[in-house]
Amino acid sequence: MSENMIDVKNLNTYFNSTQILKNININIKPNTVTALIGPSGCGKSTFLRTLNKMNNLTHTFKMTGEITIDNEPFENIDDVALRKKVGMVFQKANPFPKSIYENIAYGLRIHGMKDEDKINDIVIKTLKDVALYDEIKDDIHRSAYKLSGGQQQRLCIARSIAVSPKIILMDEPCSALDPISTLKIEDLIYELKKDYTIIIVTHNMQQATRVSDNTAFFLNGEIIEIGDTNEIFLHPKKQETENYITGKFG
Ligand SMILES: Nc1ncnc2c1ncn2[C@@H]1O[C@H](COP(=O)(O)OP(=O)(O)OP(=O)(O)O)[C@@H](O)[C@H]1O
Repeated sequence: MSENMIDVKNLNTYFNSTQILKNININIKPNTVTALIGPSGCGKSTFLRTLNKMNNLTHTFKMTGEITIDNEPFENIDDVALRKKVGMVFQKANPFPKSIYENIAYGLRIHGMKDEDKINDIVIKTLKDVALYDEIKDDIHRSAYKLSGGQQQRLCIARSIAVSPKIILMDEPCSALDPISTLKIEDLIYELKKDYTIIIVTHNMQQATRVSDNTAFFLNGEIIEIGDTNEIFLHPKKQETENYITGKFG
């Protein structure tokens, strides 16, 4: 048994014959936040999308290597079980065209929950967990589209945690948000790591230092350096890492 939530060994990924990720090795402990940084196009999103098998929806995608999630080999986990275990939050909030309430209840019903009282309890609890409840409690049945961008993003996080995942993947979750909404999401990430393991892609170096325990620096599909976030930012071992975090490229 590994103590890690995620173990990735010798991962290579391809779209057609173009190799995107090259020999990725990473181990992620439970209840930690890992930031993925690196210039545009270096493979950060591809890595996230490999972990929840979203890339498998692209028929040209191929991978080699081993991934273990919560001690289960990747190939043994079917897509439905995996998506329940591994939630994802995208760059642009993408609520369903439904009410705030239904945005969360819907996923629970899809995963087979029928008891409406229980569904109600989880909807309220997750809205509280993402600190949205007090802002919307008087009108929980209004359209999710009426929420601000920051509120929509918190709703999407609530939707992903409602089905009790182990892991939450966040692909630049604050890039479309103002600084105040961004800080709210960052505070939330800090709270969420008590219960979940989080991987966040960010182009914002301050954000990586604020929210993450560990950081992986990607360049051209490889992990150039990985380790404790403070170490990576204060004492990078590789010249490329230093160049990137000091803004010399990317
Ligand atoms: N479905 C796809 N089919 C073919 N190539 C793809 C596909 N998705 C991504 N790629 C390619 O994979 C490479 C890595 O892209 P990826 O989106 O993972 O980078 P990224 O580091 O997340 O970039 P950004 O920071 O701009 O989001 C790019 O060259 C991209 O064009």
